[in-house]
Amino acid sequence: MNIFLIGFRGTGKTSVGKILAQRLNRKYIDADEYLEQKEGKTIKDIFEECDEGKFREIESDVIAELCLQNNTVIATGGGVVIKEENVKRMKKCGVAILLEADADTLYKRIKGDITSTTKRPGLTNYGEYQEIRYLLGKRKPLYDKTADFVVNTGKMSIDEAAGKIASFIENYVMDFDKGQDPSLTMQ
Ligand SMILES: Nc1ncnc2c1ncn2[C@@H]1O[C@H](COP(=O)(O)OP(=O)(O)OP(=O)(O)O)[C@@H](O)[C@H]1O
Ligand SMILES: O=C(O)C1=C[C@@H](O)[C@@H](O)[C@H](O)C1
Ligand SMILES: [Mg+2]
Repeated sequence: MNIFLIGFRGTGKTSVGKILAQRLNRKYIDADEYLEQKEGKTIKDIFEECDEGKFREIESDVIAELCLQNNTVIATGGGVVIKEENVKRMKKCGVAILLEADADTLYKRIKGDITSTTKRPGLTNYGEYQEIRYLLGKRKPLYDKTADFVVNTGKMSIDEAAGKIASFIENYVMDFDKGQDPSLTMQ
């Protein structure tokens, strides 16, 4: 069983994923980094040379490849839930953990992260803050529908978020073995 971290840009999938994998003694893969290595280009370059549609095709191929893994913590790209085929694949081979935070927190984190210039090209014609609000609203139903467990990282350290997920996974595996519904929400 894999552990997929899903959620909007800046919710902490990459940062939390690394710590979570260490805690659970599992392998860690970042889908955005895997995609950049596979293509030999940054995400920004792909968006500039092609378009978002091409990026989403490559992203789906990456998810299909990563679903061949087992017992791995996989930090996905923020838009992974847009395609139903990605969701179906992830749910077949793992659990989906949704990381959330409010738009103001996400804006501050994204602005403060030096990797944003190469990894987070603009996705709309809105300004940066408006884009976050708009896409959060549009994607929320998709994130919610996909999630087996939700952690709001807005007022939580990276370590705390990893700890909450680690506890869930330990309990989830037990519940899963007993055939019970694993869905829970923790703020
Ligand atoms: N809980 C947290 N508290 C404070 N800062 C955080 C927290 N989680 C992440 N950050 C910071 O926010 C920035 C973005 O985090 P990260 O790259 O992990 O997000 P992401 O969800 O992987 O984004 P993307 O979808 O674009 O890959 C980083 O600078 C990181 O250090
Ligand atoms: O939210 C999104 O659509 C994206 C998030 C990043 O993780 C990257 O996958 C890319 O910049 C697209
Ligand atoms: Mg990331």
